[in-house]
Amino acid sequence: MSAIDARDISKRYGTVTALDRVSLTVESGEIFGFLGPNGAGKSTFLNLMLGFTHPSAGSISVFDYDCQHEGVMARERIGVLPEGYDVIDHLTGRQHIEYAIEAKQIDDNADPLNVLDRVGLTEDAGRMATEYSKGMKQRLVLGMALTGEPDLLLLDEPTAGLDPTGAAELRSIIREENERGATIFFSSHVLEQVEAVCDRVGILQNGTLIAVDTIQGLRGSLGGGTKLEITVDSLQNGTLNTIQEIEGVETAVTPDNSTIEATCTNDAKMDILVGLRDAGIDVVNFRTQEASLEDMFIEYTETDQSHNNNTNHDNADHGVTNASGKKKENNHGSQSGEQSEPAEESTAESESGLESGVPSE
Ligand SMILES: Nc1ncnc2c1ncn2[C@@H]1O[C@H](COP(=O)(O)OP(=O)(O)OP(=O)(O)O)[C@@H](O)[C@H]1O
Repeated sequence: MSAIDARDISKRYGTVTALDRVSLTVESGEIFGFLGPNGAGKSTFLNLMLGFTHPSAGSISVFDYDCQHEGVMARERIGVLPEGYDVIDHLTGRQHIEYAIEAKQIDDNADPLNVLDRVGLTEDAGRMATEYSKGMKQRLVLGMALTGEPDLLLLDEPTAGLDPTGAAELRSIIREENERGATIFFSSHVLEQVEAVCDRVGILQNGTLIAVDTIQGLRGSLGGGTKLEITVDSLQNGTLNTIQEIEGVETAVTPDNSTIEATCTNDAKMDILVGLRDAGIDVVNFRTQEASLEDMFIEYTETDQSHNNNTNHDNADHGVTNASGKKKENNHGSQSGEQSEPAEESTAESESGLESGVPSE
């Protein structure tokens, strides 16, 4: 069964299209990273999952429960760490977890200290949460999300405020939760975190899902997935041309008289070295570096921005796996409307979104 199944979901606020026909399937047991620049529509997607806002078109379900019409059932399966959540006045850390236990109607014998221990707050259990540091508050809200062993964890910017130790602990918790069977869906701008734990990632840009794939798959799709730095004895005239003409080489520059820097496909690495040898150039040293998720994120979102600025690039094939992970296609620039949308909604719609507090249980 899919943990999340979004079908052609759109959300409009007045003239703003926050989400434009997004289709995405996240399978049960996946760790999925949801990325996108500011304003891309990530929180809107999470709010739709939580039933805090309603779609303008399309549908979204969590474990087969429609988030709009069966929201209570869907939310019972979800633990959420919202972005920018603040703690409750006059409650200790322990009372926050007790509140979560009660709200989620979990077994009366559940011990809040077990959760507080997992998030490193045992010693501070009796202190007022308003006195906690930012990172401690983030740990506490994570503890509330973990309470009751939810089947789906929605984490919006979970590392906000965490120190490096806290971030490492978060990664361990994500893996532990995943090992017990939970699906993890998290949105973050800290791409090293995403890269470290995610099975697949989706990149949202201007409300459109522009790529969904494994990190390795994204590297392959971009072509320039590998950076190669080669030190040679000395460069000769025409060396750069020789390299640039090799299939799979995306860029090649010579920052000085003995160094070549190239971005290329994995397969082209050896061709470059062979090409240099054939040209009579001695390779003194070389090292390769795979493109980081951050490199790829910038490349995807900048490419997509240029597509959006030049409106006629619909469906250019960059070979990216689609949102269900099943077939190769590309969503770049696919914003021209083939389907009719309902009338735009008013911006006056009342929202109780992720950024405004505890989800109603
Ligand atoms: N309640 C609302 N009323 C009007 N516009 C909204 C509302 N909520 C979101 N938007 C708009 O929808 C778009 C997507 O916003 P959203 O908060 O989903 O982006 P995001 O990807 O979560 O951004 P960030 O990374 O900055 O948190 C933005 O243009 C935003 O201004």
